Amino acid sequence: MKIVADENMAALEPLFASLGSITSLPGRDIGPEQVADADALLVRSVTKVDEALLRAAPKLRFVGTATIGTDHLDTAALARRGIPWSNAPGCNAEAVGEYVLTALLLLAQRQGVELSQRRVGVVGLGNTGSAVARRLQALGIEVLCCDPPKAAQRAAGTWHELDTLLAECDVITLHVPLITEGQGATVNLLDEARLGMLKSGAWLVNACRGEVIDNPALVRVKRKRPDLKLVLDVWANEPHPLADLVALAEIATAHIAGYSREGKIRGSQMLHRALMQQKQQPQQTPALASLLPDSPLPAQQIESKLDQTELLSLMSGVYDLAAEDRLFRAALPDGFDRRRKANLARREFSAQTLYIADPSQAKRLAQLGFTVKEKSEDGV
Ligand SMILES: NC(=O)c1ccc[n+]([C@@H]2O[C@H](COP(=O)([O-])OP(=O)(O)OC[C@H]3O[C@@H](n4cnc5c(N)ncnc54)[C@H](O)[C@@H]3O)[C@@H](O)[C@H]2O)c1
Ligand SMILES: O=C(O)[C@H](O)[C@H](O)COP(=O)(O)O
Repeated sequence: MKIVADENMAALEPLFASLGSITSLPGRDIGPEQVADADALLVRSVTKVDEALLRAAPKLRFVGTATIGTDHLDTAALARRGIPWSNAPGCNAEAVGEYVLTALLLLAQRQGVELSQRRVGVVGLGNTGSAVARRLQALGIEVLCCDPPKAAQRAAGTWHELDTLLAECDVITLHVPLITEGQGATVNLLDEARLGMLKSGAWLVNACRGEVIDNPALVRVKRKRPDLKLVLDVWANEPHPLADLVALAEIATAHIAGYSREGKIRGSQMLHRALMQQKQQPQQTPALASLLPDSPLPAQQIESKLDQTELLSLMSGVYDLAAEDRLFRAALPDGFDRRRKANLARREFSAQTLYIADPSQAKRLAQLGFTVKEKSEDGV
């Protein structure tokens, strides 16, 4: 079996080497020529799997994308050719939850405000939006939710219209899939009119897909409204974001909100399971712990309730978002993909063990994702 895979996928060798030969390539270089004799194709969000690519791959029997988003796959073309495909729902939701919380605490610190005083509107309450909402609620922050598909299914929860969130929330964070056509289209969900509805002093976070916001309109609106603060991880026309928009964002990164070592491995594990199922081969997928390097972070002892600055400092010890923001800006205009590659080793908060005696503090930090243990007799 010949497997063509994106070189930035995690754990390719340990998971897939026993199934056949692996040719790993930069995702943006995977084209018709590269898939000509492939039996399985494993991609990330940067490879367009369209009719032309599929036509060039007569032997292809499986396509897997180690991502949540599927907007780079032409699923209708896959169905027409009878090629089973799979994505990796939820694989990187924890990383997105950690990124958004860190970004909001960093912004709060820079603006000299308490995040707990701000009401947050989460748009899209699937895997990533829920991971964000859970963390905010663990900190006692008020969260309003908007998810029309869930509301229509009468899913448990209190659902609001997007326009209500725009009118009432101090922070808006976007977690919807990119849908380009039909009634549920999300492309330009935040167009110029909606951007104009953001509350005075609002913060806007986009960690889903760049095209969900009209990027040129955002430049125009932000120029008129310096009160708005932007956290942008995703951009229209990646890897070439609008330079003016990068300059106007308070925090800017290279589509790495979902990047964590754990998330990348989970994505590869999910594709391994799907491929095994497809081949009706009963091969066990190795556990996450066996594929992860040991945590490089020494355990810490937490004695008292952490304030906002201390919490941000704890989180930044695992992943330094402020530094990433600086490195991203310095890497442009050509270094978008370089910054993505540089983030492949990022660990999730679970890599940080905390010894905590106080039960309520222990519960709160465990809800944020840290590995929490009871304080031992003689400390750490
Ligand atoms: N920046 C990153 O690194 C990163 C990481 C993971 C995912 N993503 C992107 O984020 C998207 C969401 O990820 P997820 O795992 O939460 O997906 P998901 O499928 O679990 O959840 C998406 C949610 O959005 C809801 N939704 C759909 N249309 C909506 C609308 N118009 N308004 C409000 N809600 C709507 C859906 O009902 C669903 O609950 C992915 O499709 C992907 O494009 C980006
Ligand atoms: O859709 C997703 O899962 C995310 O956007 C993911 O983090 C994208 O990362 P990539 O596949 O480009 O490495």
